[in-house]
Amino acid sequence: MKIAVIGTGYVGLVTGTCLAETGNTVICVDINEAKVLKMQQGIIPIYEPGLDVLFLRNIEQKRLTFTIDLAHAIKDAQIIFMALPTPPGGDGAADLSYILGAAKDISKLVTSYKVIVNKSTVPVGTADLVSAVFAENTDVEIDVVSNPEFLREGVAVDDFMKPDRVVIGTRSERAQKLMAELYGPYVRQGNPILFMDEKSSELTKYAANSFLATKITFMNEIANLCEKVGADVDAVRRGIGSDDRIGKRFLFPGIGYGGSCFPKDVQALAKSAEEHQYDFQILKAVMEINERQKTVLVDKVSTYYKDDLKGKHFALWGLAFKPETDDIREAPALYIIDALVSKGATVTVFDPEGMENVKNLIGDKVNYASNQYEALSGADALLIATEWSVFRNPDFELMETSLKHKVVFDGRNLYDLQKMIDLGYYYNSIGRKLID
Ligand SMILES: NC(=O)c1ccc[n+]([C@@H]2O[C@H](COP(=O)([O-])OP(=O)(O)OC[C@H]3O[C@@H](n4cnc5c(N)ncnc54)[C@H](O)[C@@H]3O)[C@@H](O)[C@H]2O)c1
Ligand SMILES: O=c1ccn([C@@H]2O[C@H](COP(=O)(O)OP(=O)(O)O[C@H]3O[C@H](CO)[C@@H](O)[C@H](O)[C@H]3O)[C@@H](O)[C@H]2O)c(=O)[nH]1
Repeated sequence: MKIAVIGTGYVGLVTGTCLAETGNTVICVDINEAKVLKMQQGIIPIYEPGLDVLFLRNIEQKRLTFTIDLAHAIKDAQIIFMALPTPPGGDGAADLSYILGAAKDISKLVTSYKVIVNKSTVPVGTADLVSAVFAENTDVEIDVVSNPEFLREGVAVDDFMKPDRVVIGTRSERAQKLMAELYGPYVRQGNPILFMDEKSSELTKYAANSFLATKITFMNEIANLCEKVGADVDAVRRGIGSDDRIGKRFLFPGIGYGGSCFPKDVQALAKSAEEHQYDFQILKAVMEINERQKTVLVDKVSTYYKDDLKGKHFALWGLAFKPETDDIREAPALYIIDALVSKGATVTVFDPEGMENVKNLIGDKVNYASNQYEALSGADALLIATEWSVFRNPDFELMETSLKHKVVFDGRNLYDLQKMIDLGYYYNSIGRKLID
């Protein structure tokens, strides 16, 4: 099939590349000229494991091309995907200007039937708004479909190629048929394509993200309580996770959820409920608790140093909001840096993929190390904000020679408590026994 993808961010680029991988001809369009130029030269703009191989292969086979020319991109496309930003507006509601703006531009260019597919995360009713934009500007028959994306950064290719489910919101049989054909190769193992109306589809996405954010938040609360009562959150996590009704995944406590999706989507769903005169209390609590959770690691550091961090120097491992991505949007590490620096401390950071983005955002507010051990040099303590695999089993002897003191504040519970006792560390993690 001939496909156009508008927007080449984490979602658009993965969608375009993975659709090309099953034989479709895909033209991706973006307004960022520098980015498009790079992609035309075969340079991938994001770090996403496994994507580079598919990206290069499909460019070489000429199934995947990039342009800034919207008219060229959509001319022959049967299906047009929108994978555009929906950032929070001033009031927390999703800002739909990218979506509605692109819809308007497309509506002025179409000359034959198209399926317009919205992959962005949008409030209920957006498909109707997009349809209205088309109705205003063209007589050409158009079907607007909601097709929320559930991929996780770091495992995005797998999530797209083998999705748990594909959700498609449309009441048009013609669009349904085309979408079923397009997604057929991705659901061969029996994972379902769930057809529903547009509104239910749009709400499914917010409900999924908000539910997962709530699950994490609940575990963060349990972890905090564990510290008060002397229980071990790892044991509790395993104890409840082995109940199928609860499930093992997304029960890891930490320093608050971050990333480009959970914080904005929970906020947008709460706002959307408010606009419909519904007081979604649990979401308000989730947001409040998550804000508080972002401070737990720095609170532990402050308590240890009796509220005096002036002149202290810290190593920070992990900047990306989660492992296997270079994405630093709403990364807890950024909060930690801000808090430490504002209390008069200095920080040296290391992250396998997120350094460039942090440099561009905060410049010389921190020092940048070229590897994880260099970051420890002369540090009073090590803080861990992201659970990259390379931090899981470090060379503790090498660590000892670099750190000024054997002190670790771990926001991701990476190390075995007994091991830290044996090694003689002060080790403070989340919801577990303190090792003094
Ligand atoms: N990042 C994720 O893991 C993820 C997963 C599922 C859903 N989503 C949702 O998907 C949407 C996109 O997210 P993202 O992370 O890919 O965003 P992103 O910010 O990484 O990328 C958006 C891209 O759109 C481009 N763009 C903006 N206006 C444009 C226009 N008029 N024409 C063409 N290109 C334009 C930007 O230059 C950018 O390259 C959001 O609604 C997000 O909530 C994201
Ligand atoms: O047990 C857990 C699992 C996750 N997190 C945190 O939760 C946040 C989000 O993690 P994750 O969901 O793995 O990453 P995203 O790439 O943001 O993916 C989420 O957001 C996407 C954008 O909407 C959706 O498509 C995905 O389905 C949804 O999982 C991160 O800060 C994680 O550190 C925890 O604290 N504990």
